[in-house]
Formats: sequence, structure tokens, C-alpha cells
Amino acid sequence: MLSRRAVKSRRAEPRAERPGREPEAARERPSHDERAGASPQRESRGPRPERGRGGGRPGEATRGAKGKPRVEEGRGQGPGPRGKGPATKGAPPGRGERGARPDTRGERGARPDTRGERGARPDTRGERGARPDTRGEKGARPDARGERGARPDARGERGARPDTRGAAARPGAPARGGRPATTDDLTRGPRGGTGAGRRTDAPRPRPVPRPAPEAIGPSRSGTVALIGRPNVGKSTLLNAALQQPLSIVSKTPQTTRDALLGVVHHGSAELALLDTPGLHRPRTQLGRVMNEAARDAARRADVVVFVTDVSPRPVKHKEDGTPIAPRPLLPHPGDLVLLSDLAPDRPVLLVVNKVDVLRDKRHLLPLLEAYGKVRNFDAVVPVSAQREDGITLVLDEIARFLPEGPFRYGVDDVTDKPARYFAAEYVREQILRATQDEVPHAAAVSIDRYAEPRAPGQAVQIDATIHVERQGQKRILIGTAGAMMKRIGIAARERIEELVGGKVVLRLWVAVTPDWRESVPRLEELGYGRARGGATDATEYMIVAERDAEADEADDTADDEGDEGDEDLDAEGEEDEDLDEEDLDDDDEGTLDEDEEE
Ligand SMILES: Nc1nc2c(ncn2[C@@H]2O[C@H](COP(=O)(O)OP(=O)(O)OP(=O)(O)O)[C@@H](O)[C@H]2O)c(=O)[nH]1
Repeated sequence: MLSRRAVKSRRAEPRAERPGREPEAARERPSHDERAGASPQRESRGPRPERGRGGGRPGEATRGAKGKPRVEEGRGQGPGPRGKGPATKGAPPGRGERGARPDTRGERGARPDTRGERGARPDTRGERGARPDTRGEKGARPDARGERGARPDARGERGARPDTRGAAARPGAPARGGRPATTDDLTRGPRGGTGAGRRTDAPRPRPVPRPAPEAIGPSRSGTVALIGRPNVGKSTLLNAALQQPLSIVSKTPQTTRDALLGVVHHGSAELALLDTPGLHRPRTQLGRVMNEAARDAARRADVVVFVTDVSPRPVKHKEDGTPIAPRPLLPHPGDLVLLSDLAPDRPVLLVVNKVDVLRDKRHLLPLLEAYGKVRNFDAVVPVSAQREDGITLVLDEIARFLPEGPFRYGVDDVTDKPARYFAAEYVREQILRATQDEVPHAAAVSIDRYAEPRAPGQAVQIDATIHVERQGQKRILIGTAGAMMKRIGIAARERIEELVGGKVVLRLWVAVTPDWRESVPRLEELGYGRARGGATDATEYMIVAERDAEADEADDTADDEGDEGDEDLDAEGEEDEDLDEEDLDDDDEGTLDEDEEE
């Protein structure tokens, strides 16, 4: 279980930008990999024993047997020859020095802060007062607000109320207010060891409080599935609710590939939010697995939050080139398909996202009315997840529909996934941002080694392989003289460092794994398609995490044939029977038009 406050257990030394973090915070603790010891996985991967200690040059790029550059972004620790194993396919066995490169870590200070894209977002909570008032829009929306009648307007209460999320609702629970918005794993749960070394006494920045309207009364707890088409902003919504960028976000549709839990304590309610892959018309086995993960989450959820957006359609032109006046906003045809698929027996809330792109907010009302005719939603909330506008109201609404019951997670718990899961995701996130066309969809990341520091001052050591399907994609990913890989590596490493709260050495390889998106065993090796998602109690999540560990070991049994491929990216024509409407987005459909976003 990734915890908000446990990050300190891995702090190896104080960082200038984080006063108050003490070196001893990183206690010696057997790392996950060390605990795994002579795990079959590591043994079977063959001759990689000295990887990371081979005296490689800082930040060096390497050239393998086939003359293809292999690039790592690390510090003075180079991999040895790599052995057999699925993650090593295409990775050259040897390591030829390309020449000493400057220590890329040293470049951190000078380079643009890629975190700024997500992490360093302005405190929009403070902006709330000044923002365009979506409440006004909300007042007019055709939802159940009128029926709620007796409920006091939570927004009116907001200003005066202290942050009582979680702690107040849970007797004996520690206050959450002063904890950093970062996460850590391996301190709880099956992967987490004992939690030894966790420090809670250092001063921490206080997150911006999110007042909750109903901090007294019976506690409520339940699972909430965020469902919708690709790219509507489900992950952004989860991150806004969590107040930290846990889930990866990009303009590329189908960024999210499996259900991701984010635990939010909101007043007297505990929301186990599940970000899910965007439902689409799949053309690959991966697409089917992703859709199933989303459906599974919806089936298990106590409350479904159906997310859509108000992205304007691209302006069309007549034959003579004159633009056709934009039609009024209407429900997306794909939404009609998806909504008809949702079980009628549970609360469904509609969240209309990206209202910030609407210059004229009057366009919103007809859209909300039109959605209201499609289904009798239990609530309708227009939001801008990116600006964190309307998020509190979404949480309020969800909380109302959760069943009464005790909390199932600690107030510091964030998610059930281990840090290595996020290490892979954050590498993939940078690929999504740095590349385009077919590469983002054809890329997957596996973590070959995740070793925690053994002593203060040491870094978490991560070896990861990026799998693509074709040689051409591999070339794109590596870039000229490894420039692309270096860029991806630096940005991903920084993101992971934020997550673990300490130094990270990240080494990346690129492997061609033909047709991995069509192969069930390959998908499982890469972590897709295993049981995950919308479990309804914490125990089940623990079991899922154990399954992860077993699956890591099972990786060893995967065959290692073929290191190159030149297959076509998409197997055309095959469509999911349940979602074969033309109106749904396809796999690999193009990215959001830049014009659609401000
Ligand atoms: N303008 C604007 N853009 C947003 C908002 N929320 C999300 N986006 C952008 O929309 C794109 C998709 O966001 P995601 O959160 O990845 O969407 P998703 O629904 O999780 O996407 P999938 O992973 O494809 O299912 C990103 O470029 C976001 O920055 C918003 O409130 N306003």
C-alpha cells in the first residue's frame, strides 16, 4: 500500500529543496529485491549480476552487439551484459562505450522542469474564488440537486470549516493535514515489509486543506469507478481528488491501461476511487483487456462516476473553404453507447469535464439538459479537473451515495500499487509525452530490477525495459545519439524521485517485443490483464498485490524468442462485440487537437 507519509523511510539524505528531511530517515531495510534474494526472476535473467556496479560512465549511452545504441540515464553505474528474459529481448548483450557523457543528473538544475507540466501546477484551490463560476452552471443543470433540497449548500459552509477529512471521521486516526503530497510503498501490505524506518516526526509541508461538508455523522466507505471514453480527463480527475499527480496523464487517448486505485478521505467518507482505461472500440488484445478492466471496475463499484468532456468538435469547412458554424454541444455519441451499457442498479453521477475550454458557458446548459434526457443521473457536476475546479463538489456528491460503513484504508493510504508499478508508469508517461503517432500505443515498460537503498545516501536502483513492437519504433525512442531516451529517462527519473522521496538511478533499455499487444502471455508479463481493479475491500487489494509478486516470479518462465519484429501495428477489423458502434473511439485514434485545450 502506497502511503502518503512513508516516503521518508527511503530518504537517503536531506535534499536542499526539502528542508526537514533527515538522512537517518532512510533506515537500512532489506530492499524488495534483496528480500526476493535469489528470486527465480533474477537468476533466470542470467548474467546481469554486476549490473549497476560495472563502473559505467555517468549517463553514458551504450552500443550493443547489433550496433544499436542502448542508453541509460544513471550515475556511474553501468549494467553488465544482460541475460535471457523477456525484458531483455532486443537489448544487446554487451556494452560499448559511446564516450563519457556529462552526468545527466548534473543537468537537473538547468533543464526545464518537466514536472511543471503536472506537478507544479498552480494552487488552483486558491483560485477558486476568482474562477468562472461553474456553480451558476450547476444551478441550472437538470440534475437531482433540486430533489436534494434539504441538504445544506456545502459550498456555503466551505470557507469557515477546517480540514476534517479523514482524521475527524475516524476516531484515533492521525491527522492528515501536514503530510506531503508524495507517496511511498513498501511500508505496508504484502510488499511493504514492516514499515521500519518510517519517520513521521519531520516537519512537512501542509497541503492545501479541502474542507468537507459533512465531517460528522456515520462514516461512509465504498468503491467509486471513474468511467468514460478515452481522454475525457478521468486520470486528471483522480489526481485532482488526490491532490497529487499519481495517475499518468497525457493527450494521447488510452493513456490509462488498467484500473488504478486512489484513496480519498473526504469528511466522514472514504472514497476508493478507481481510475479506469477509457472505453473504446478495441482492435488489439490490449484494448480488450483495458476495456475489461474498466467494465470490471464499474461492475464492482458502489458508485459510478461517468466522466465526459465538453471538448468542441473540430471546425468543419465547406467545399469553398468557409467554416461551418459549430453545432451546439451535444452528448458525445460514444457516451450514449457507454451509458446504455451501465448497470441501472447503482448510483451514476455525471461529471462534465473541461468546462474551462468553453468560452461561452451558456453552451453548457443545453448540453447538460441533453445528457439529462439520456439518463436520470443522480447528480451532474461540471468541472475543470485540470484547474481543480468543482472537485470538492464531486467528492461531496459521491460521498452522499456511498454505503455507510467503516473506513477500509488508513488515512495516509493512497493506493495499493507498489512503487515499481509507478516507476514503469512514469517512464511510459514520458514516452507518451515525448513521442507521437504509433509509438505511444506500441510502448510498454517492464521493471527488471527495483532495489531500494541499503544505506543513507544511496539511491533506489531501477532497471527498466521499454518494449516496442518494431525496429522503427525503437529507433524513434532512442533518438539521435540517444537524445530521446536521455530526455525520457531524465524526466521519468525526476518523477519517480518525487514519488519515493529520494534519489533514483534509472537505467533504461529498449527492446523489440513483436506483437506484445496481441499476446495474452506477453500482456500478462507486462502486467496487463491480471486480476486488478475494483475490489471492494482492502483485503482483496492485498491479495492483488501478492499476485503481483507471484507474477513477477512467473516472468521467468516466459520464453525469449525473437528479438526483432516488423509486424504491422494493428490487426485491423476485429472489434469487440459489445462496443462495436462506430461512435466509439478506436484504438490508436489520434491525439487531442491542440486547439481543443487552452
Ligand atoms: N482543458 C482541459 N484539459 C483537461 C482537463 N482535464 C484533463 N484534460 C486534458 O485532457 C487530456 C486527457 O486527460 P486524461 O486525464 O489523461 O484523460 P483520461 O480520461 O484519463 O484518458 P484515457 O487514459 O485515455 O482514458 C490531457 O491532455 C489532460 O491534460 C480539463 O479540465 N481541462
